[in-house]
Amino acid sequence: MKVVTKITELKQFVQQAKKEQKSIGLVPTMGYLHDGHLTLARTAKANNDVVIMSIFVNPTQFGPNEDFESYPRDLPRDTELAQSAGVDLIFAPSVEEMYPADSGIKLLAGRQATILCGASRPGHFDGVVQVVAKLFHLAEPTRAYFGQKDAQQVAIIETMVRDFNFPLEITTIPIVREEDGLAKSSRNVYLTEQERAEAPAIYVALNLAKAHFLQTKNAGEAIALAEKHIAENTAGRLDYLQLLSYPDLATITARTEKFLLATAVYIGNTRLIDNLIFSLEGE
Ligand SMILES: Nc1ncnc2c1ncn2[C@@H]1O[C@H](COP(=O)(O)OP(=O)(O)OP(=O)(O)O)[C@@H](O)[C@H]1O
Ligand SMILES: CC(C)(CO)[C@@H](O)C(=O)[O-]
Ligand code: BAL
Repeated sequence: MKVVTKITELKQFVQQAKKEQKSIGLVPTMGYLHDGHLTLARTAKANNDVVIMSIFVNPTQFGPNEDFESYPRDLPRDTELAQSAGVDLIFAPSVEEMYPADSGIKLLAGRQATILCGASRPGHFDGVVQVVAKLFHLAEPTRAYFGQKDAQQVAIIETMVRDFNFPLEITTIPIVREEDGLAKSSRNVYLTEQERAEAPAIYVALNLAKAHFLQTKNAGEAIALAEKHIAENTAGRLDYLQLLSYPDLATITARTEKFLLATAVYIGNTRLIDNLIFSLEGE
């Protein structure tokens, strides 16, 4: 496995793979790898000849008071883990390599970015589509891999791929969880012991709301139930908890077939996200 930091080196690898008519799987990450990322890499490896993983904490998707500086980073550890998951090339550029000049030109993520995480983190998804579009141009993947944990991100990237005709396929994987249900996240390392013990209440709350909604079709009651569970079982502060249609992220109607029940909760200073995607049959 190779680790490169320069765009020219990435492009060399891509050109060689294209010459050999190899399919390319791309796994974009911000590093500090856990089993969610490694499952993405293994899935990519099973379906492509070569796998490129990007590791880049992208400054343009962080707000001024967010955790860009303190976001956990450990490239040597990531290198070992990525290799064990079958990654062929890590692309780990510096900020200057990715953004040599601030031209001010940006992509706008659009309507799907105005709600949920987009409402709490203004500009976040503009930064995400900016860096993902660049990665798509540079790595020219046959398939790109994203986790359902960032369900809104997936919906927005799928829209970008459709609207801007990127010649690639988006593949998603289900949320990988700890044994107690907490969604794996690089940010879980921020949690104190007490906060870590409370955090699984988020997943329990989502499941309570899902079960109540499927039984009663009463979204208001279902959400109130989940909010109560989080309030009673954590010292956390709810950012949002909403039931929307998926993937269009619109208000649910009697015709909605697929639902996204999504939440963001501050457990202490750590903002954790989680969600369930399901149909009326419950899958
Ligand atoms: N628990 C998980 N299960 C499945 N996919 C995941 C999981 N956690 C992250 N991913 C996916 O991995 C990719 C890279 O995510 P990222 O590097 O931001 O990791 P992260 O752990 O989600 O970090 P954070 O939660 O701190 O934002 C994204 O497509 C994301 O959806
Ligand atoms: C897709 C991504 C790597 C873009 O920086 C990031 O938003 C993430 O890790 O989900
Ligand atoms: N996985 C989302 C990246 C972020 O929180 O900025």
